[in-house]
Amino acid sequence: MARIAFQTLAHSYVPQPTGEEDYALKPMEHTWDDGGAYALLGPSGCGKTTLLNITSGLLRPSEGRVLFDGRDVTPLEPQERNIAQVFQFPVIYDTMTVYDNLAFPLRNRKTPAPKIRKRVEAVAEMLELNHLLARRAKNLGADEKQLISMGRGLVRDDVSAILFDEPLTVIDPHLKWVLRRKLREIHSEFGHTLIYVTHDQTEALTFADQVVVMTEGRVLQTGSPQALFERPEHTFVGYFIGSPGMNIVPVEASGDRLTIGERTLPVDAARVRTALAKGGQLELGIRPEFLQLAEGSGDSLVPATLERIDDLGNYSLATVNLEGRQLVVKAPEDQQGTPGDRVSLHFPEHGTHLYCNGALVE
Ligand SMILES: Nc1ncnc2c1ncn2[C@@H]1O[C@H](COP(=O)(O)OP(=O)(O)OP(=O)(O)O)[C@@H](O)[C@H]1O
Repeated sequence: MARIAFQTLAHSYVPQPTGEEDYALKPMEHTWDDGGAYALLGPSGCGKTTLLNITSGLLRPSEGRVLFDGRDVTPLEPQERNIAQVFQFPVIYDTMTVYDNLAFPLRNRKTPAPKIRKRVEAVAEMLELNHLLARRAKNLGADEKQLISMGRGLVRDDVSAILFDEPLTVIDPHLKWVLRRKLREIHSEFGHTLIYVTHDQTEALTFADQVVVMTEGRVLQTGSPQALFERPEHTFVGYFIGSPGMNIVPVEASGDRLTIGERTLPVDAARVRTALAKGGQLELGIRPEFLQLAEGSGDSLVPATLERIDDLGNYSLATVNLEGRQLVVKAPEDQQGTPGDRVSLHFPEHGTHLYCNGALVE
């Protein structure tokens, strides 16, 4: 296995790029640590597959270098990099048995037969394919074929990393849960570096130790699911992760106070000064889970107007209007209130963030 690092990496599919918009990947430094379970998360077209294919060697970056444990592998093909890749759709041999499909990557590398049997059986057991080992792949369903594809990726224990490009797209929703859990088990048992591309946040957050959030060819944040939830380093991360996403509202600064219209918000003066020194658009970010509807009034509370309450079964979402800006509060299921009620908002320090031009102000 290996630590995979990108140095001043960038990629343009255009032969003579003239501006930033010509780059599928904007210049970046990034590292996949040895043995990590990563999810690469972002909306369609943000550059996930491009970054994955540069990691595997299917694509050569137009700029920068790819290092495996410090060794420059930029010009090397996937086979020379020792990488396994599992794609969105099954890549298997229909005429072979399931056993032979799983054994194929090992036979290719002249692995001794007893070891092949041991590995194939271990992977088949993990993926619950043992009862199918003697069957030909041809007549199996799409789920089973994709399981075989995943098994082929997992069967070698000497790969630098295993890359999954939206591997569960064709899989039935219930089985998706099962497989994600299995992949986690496989990760803790075999210790491979796993990089899992998805545009589905649930998939990313339930699979990975570290989630890499991308948009428009940039990595905005790499962090644990908890870090992305509690401390988004960019408004995009706050908005993209969570359901509903983070409340992000434009704010103004008056001296070292932060205001929305007539209202002063409880954000410490030092952060406001830091943001003002940077200059640019200021926004307040707070997740619906952290913002609270409070009783009464007080210096730390901000008055607002209730717009509506949506009962979502085991919790409700209250939409409030604060000086013309809408914010959503996650409230108990039995939250009472009528549209037009005056309410008080509490912004706990933990969970209330200030952003300047989209970036978190520390
Ligand atoms: N072979 C190619 N030639 C030209 N442009 C490409 C090529 N492959 C991807 N692109 C462009 O590069 C950008 C990033 O694409 P990429 O496939 O890496 O994104 P993605 O995040 O994986 O998207 P998706 O989730 O839809 O697969 C997009 O604008 C895409 O149109």
